[in-house]
Parts: sequence; C-alpha cells; structure tokens
Amino acid sequence: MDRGVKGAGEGAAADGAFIELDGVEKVFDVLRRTGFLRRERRQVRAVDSLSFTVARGEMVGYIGPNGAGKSTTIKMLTGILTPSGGRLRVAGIDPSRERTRLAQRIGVVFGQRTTLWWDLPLIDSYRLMHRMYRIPDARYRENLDRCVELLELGALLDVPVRQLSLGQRMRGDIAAALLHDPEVLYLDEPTIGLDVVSKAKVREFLRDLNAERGTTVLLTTHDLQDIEQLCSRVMVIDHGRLMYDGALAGLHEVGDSERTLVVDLERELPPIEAPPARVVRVEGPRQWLAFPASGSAAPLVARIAAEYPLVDLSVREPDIEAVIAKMLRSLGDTGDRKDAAPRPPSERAVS
Ligand SMILES: Nc1ncnc2c1ncn2[C@@H]1O[C@H](COP(=O)(O)OP(=O)(O)OP(=O)(O)O)[C@@H](O)[C@H]1O
Repeated sequence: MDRGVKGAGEGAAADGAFIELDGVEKVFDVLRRTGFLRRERRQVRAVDSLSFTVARGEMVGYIGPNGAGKSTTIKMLTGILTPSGGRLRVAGIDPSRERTRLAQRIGVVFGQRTTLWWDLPLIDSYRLMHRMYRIPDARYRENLDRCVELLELGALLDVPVRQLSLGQRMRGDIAAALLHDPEVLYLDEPTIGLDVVSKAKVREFLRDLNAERGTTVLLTTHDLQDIEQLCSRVMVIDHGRLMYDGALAGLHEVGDSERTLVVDLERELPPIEAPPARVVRVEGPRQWLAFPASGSAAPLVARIAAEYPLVDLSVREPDIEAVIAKMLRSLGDTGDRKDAAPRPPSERAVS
C-alpha cells in the first residue's frame, strides 16, 4: 500500500486478493508541437507507484479528479494498456500478456461509449457475443433471461441500439457485459446522464449481482450516490497515486465535507439553532443547514422536528468533486492537476 495513504487498508483484504497492483506505473511519451516543424518530447506519468488489492466479491469505488489516472488504471486492468513498471494481476493473470484469456473473466461497461452494434437490434448484439465468447447455450439463455427480467429489457430486444434512450442503452450495455458470467466487472460512469429512476434501477441491479453472484466490481463515477449506495470501500487517486483507501464516511472526515439539510417550516422564523449544524441560507420559511457529512442526519432531523414547526425536509449530498477537492486540500494538495486538461491535438502518443 502506498505510503501516506489515508485510511489505507480498511476494507482491503490481502488474502485471496483478486485484483493486485504492486508499484504499477504508466508513463506516456507524448510529442508536443512547439513550432512549425519542431516537436518536443515529454513524458506524462499517468499512474505512479500504484499499489492496492481488491478481494473477490468486493465492490469498490475508484474516484479522482479529471486526469487522475482512473481510465489508465482500468485500461491496464483489462490488458488494453501495458504498464511501464510494477506488477499487476487480475485473477492471477497478467492482463497485458494474456488479454484474450482474461477477457473471458472480466466485463467492462464504459458509460460514455457502447460496446453494442449501433445499427443492429439489441438481441443481435447479444447473439454475436454468445458466439464471440463461446458461451455455452444453456448458460447464455439463463444469463440473458435474468438480465432481460431484472434490467427490464424485454420490450427493447428488437429495437436497433441507435433508437434506444441513454438509460435503455446503458442497461443494454450492462447486460452485454454480463452474458459470459464475468467474475469482475469494471464500470466506468455507469449512471452518467441517467434520470433518477434509471439510476435507481441500475444500482439495484448491481447490488443484487454482487450479493447473489459475488461479482467483484470496480466502479468509477462522478456521482457520490453511486458510491454511497453501492460501495463499502472507496479509493481516491490523484496524479496517478493512491491518496485514500477506506470507507466513504472516513473520506468525508478527512476532507471535513458537509451535507445540507433543507428544512421547510410552517412560517418564517429566525435561523434554526441546532449545533453542530449551522444555517447557511434562509429564504422565507425555507432554511438550509450545513452539517458534517461523516455523521448521520437522523439525530439532527429528530431534534428539528421536535423543536420547530416542520412541514418538509430533504438532505442534499455534497458533490463528489467537492469532497475530493477538500480531501486533497487537507492533504496539502490543491487537486489542481496541471496536465489534467484534455490533450491538444498537437500532442500525440508515441508509445
Ligand atoms: N494515450 C495517452 N497518451 C498520452 N497521455 C495520456 C494518454 N492517456 C491518458 N493520458 C494522460 O494521462 C493522465 C491520466 O489520464 P486518465 O484518462 O487515466 O485520467 P482519468 O482519471 O480517467 O480522467 P477523467 O476523469 O477525465 O476521465 C492525463 O494527464 C492524460 O492526459
């Protein structure tokens, strides 16, 4: 485990580790145009001495600011990219050396891209995967039926993928990643752009999958509720290094982040007094109270309900970027990564 990693070790299990990274590095050589015919070669260290283990059956959130190295890690875990250094194993397999063998055991969902055939009806993509992965017929039918039922895909099977809504397409992609019974599922932004109902469906499905089949899940997301509802462990990466490894509550503590309780009272009243919560905004009978995100909202709600004429209330979570930025600041890092910006077209990878 990295030196200086806050919360290191919580939730990690070295015994029976299913995913293992030991001092993994990925350095990209990049050519940057500096004049009409001039090119300057520079190196981008996307992943830097990264070490962690994930036990079989764990569901782990993998988060960090833009350009932190999350996608590069996932690409190395699938064998798409070869590490520049260190040791990496998934199910005992070196992904970049045995990518085809590993493909039988992993599933990948990229929220921003589809692995489905755009012009074909959904069911035809599944039939092609049946052949590509050489899934035994009975197993294919069983997995397809299960996914169709739980992800509510029945009415969509004959619809060309290009005609599906984002939420429908995402559910279609998740099913596609699971037809061959992978032991580990990498999910990159699986709820991005989905409405509240679709998000809830996807999360419920993933929870059941993990509970019933023991599928190991590594989840990259910008939605804190994905982590909150699915992962008992979260890893934060920045500048390619592991900065935090532990429970979400611990992450809130390190970053000192706050949730907001929005309270509707029967009438306009002076600011509510309920320390440690503090009123940060008042608009007529509505008041906003900030309180530590690491604690439970229940005692605060009970107290306000007992002492004030309450009509309605809701709790708002801090957004994930704010939590990460606060945590990194508390570790003396601004989280402001200079090479995090999208690469300009004049730069091109040469390895
Ligand atoms: N093929 C490549 N060639 C050169 N540099 C790359 C390449 N892929 C990624 N990088 C650089 O490596 C760093 C990490 O990128 P990566 O895509 O892994 O970040 P990320 O955490 O997934 O970010 P985001 O949340 O924005 O998707 C960035 O500085 C990025 O510009």
